[in-house]
Amino acid sequence: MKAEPRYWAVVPAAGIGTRMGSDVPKQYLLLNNRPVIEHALQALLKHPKIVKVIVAIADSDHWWANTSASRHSRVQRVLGGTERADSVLNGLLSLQGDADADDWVLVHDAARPCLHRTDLENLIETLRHHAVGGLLGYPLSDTIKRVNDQASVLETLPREQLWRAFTPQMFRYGALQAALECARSSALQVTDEASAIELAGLIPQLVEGRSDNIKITRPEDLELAHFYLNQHSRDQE
Ligand SMILES: Nc1ccn([C@@H]2O[C@H](COP(=O)(O)OP(=O)(O)OP(=O)(O)O)[C@@H](O)[C@H]2O)c(=O)n1
Ligand SMILES: C[C@](O)(CO)[C@H](O)COP(=O)(O)O
Repeated sequence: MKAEPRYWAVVPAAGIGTRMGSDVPKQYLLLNNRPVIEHALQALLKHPKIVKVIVAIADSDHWWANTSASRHSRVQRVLGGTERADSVLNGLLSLQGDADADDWVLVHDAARPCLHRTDLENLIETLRHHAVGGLLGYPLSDTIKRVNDQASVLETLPREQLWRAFTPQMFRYGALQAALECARSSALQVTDEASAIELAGLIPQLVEGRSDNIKITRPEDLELAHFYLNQHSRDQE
């Protein structure tokens, strides 16, 4: 009898937050007196199926050791890489010997603190029997323009088939590691795991989640995340 696939998580947290423009990397900025990364890890660490959470941290990082997550029994630190995809691949390589090829790996940005537990559960339950896996996302509601270097309109894109890609992104351990290694050896820059899976000729599945699963990128995102997290707290009441 084939064993049930297990679930692992990899959290890329080795960025420097250039677009945020703060002295402290954005994953350590405070939301409700807790670092962004602690909020991002919360749903993963609370999910009963997730065996271990691998967090990719920059070599120069001196904030991680002060977080409570760094002392959590199911959290393991690995060295981040030059690009986000390198950090994710380092996380996957650290699971060699533990994870089986058909196990699921969920990759979630440390910069996405508003992941709701219901979205995580829905992603896992929707894709648990899927052949490839997929990711949380949300359909675009704005009209989308492609522009030139001067921001003049080149064309308006049909938005009916355009979605925002979020994280977690959930793929089979063996397929994801192979896809990321192939993208790297082909010198193809991928900004998410699904792109590497697509390059491998596989078709990820989008799972509609909450639109508040935002990525902290620029200063104005912090206030919005603060509002959303307070909304989540009200949901629990
Ligand atoms: N070499 C890198 C670059 C990014 N990340 C992580 O990938 C996530 C999403 O990346 P992004 O929002 O681009 O973060 P930064 O690279 O820090 O932001 P910026 O591009 O503004 O510098 C973040 O949790 C970030 O810490 C990572 O682990 N390793
Ligand atoms: C993975 C991601 O969050 C999906 O939207 C996004 O691609 C990360 O991009 P970034 O430039 O590394 O923030």
